[in-house]
Amino acid sequence: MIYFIINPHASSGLGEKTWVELKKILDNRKIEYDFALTTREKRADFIADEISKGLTTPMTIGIIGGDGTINEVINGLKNFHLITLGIIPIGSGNDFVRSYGYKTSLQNYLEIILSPKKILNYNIGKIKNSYSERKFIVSSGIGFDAQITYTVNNSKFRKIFKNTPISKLVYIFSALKVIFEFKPVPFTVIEEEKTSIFNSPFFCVIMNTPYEGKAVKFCPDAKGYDDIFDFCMINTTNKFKLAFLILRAYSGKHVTNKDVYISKGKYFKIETSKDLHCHTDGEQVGKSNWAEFILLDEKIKVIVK
Ligand SMILES: Nc1ncnc2c1ncn2[C@@H]1O[C@H](COP(=O)(O)OP(=O)(O)OP(=O)(O)O)[C@@H](O)[C@H]1O
Repeated sequence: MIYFIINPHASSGLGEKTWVELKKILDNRKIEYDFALTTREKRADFIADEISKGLTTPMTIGIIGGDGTINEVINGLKNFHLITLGIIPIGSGNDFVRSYGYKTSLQNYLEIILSPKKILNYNIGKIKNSYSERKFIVSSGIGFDAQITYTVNNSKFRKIFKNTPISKLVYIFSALKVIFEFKPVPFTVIEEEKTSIFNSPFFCVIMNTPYEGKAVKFCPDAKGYDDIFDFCMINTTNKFKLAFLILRAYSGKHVTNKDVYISKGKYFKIETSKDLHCHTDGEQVGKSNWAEFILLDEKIKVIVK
């Protein structure tokens, strides 16, 4: 049996429309399923916990949502070894699914989930900071990019324009606002074998898969299932250079620039002189002057074809 977790709110209401359509197909074909729609109070982590904690036999969970919904499911799940995820990506970013790259019709997504040809075992990371701790499957970071996430999520314009195409512009305006406001501070980067101090980074990201922030390829080599994180830091005080490097990152060509530090590892700790915003998979995880990023032993099976 498949259990569907649906975020009706994802992509300004596309989640709900997609579920209405999918439910018709499932009912017409007499496919056995169960489902739950997320609400503000009953989030996907709560639902994932409920359906997986007593599990004794394998279960496929179909997720209809974006990266934030996948992140919540990962954070709520128990008995990972019994679960296989099948994702119908209807978020506004979909950076996790972008990493294995299928984009198809709803009917085909369903066929892939019903008869998978390829399942990969994805790594899971955890961020710990002075505020909280939380798992991630796409990426986690501290600094400028996390502040954009914070600004977008708290924008009154996002609330006013939600469910309209204008809501996408909120990301662009938030990024511009943060570019002018953000003041870089030194980062101490502790890796498994070395400690380095960087004087003026805007941010660093720890990537499990290559893309974040709607297709920005900060770590083109990240695989998600290779038992290692990829790390990217942009170390410049020049805001035009920052904008240039982020634009280059859409094609992954920023990595050869001298102001970009790239590394790999299973553990990173960042210490800064003031509290900075942190995020996991585009969701806020508070402000902190330190953050640890740990590759967990736990893995999750994901249908990719
Ligand atoms: N019924 C609901 N009403 C309002 N918010 C909801 C509801 N269900 C879930 N959420 C919130 O939606 C957010 C996750 O949305 P999600 O990331 O899946 O979509 P998205 O933002 O459109 O996509 P992406 O992350 O790929 O850009 C979470 O913050 C979650 O708490």
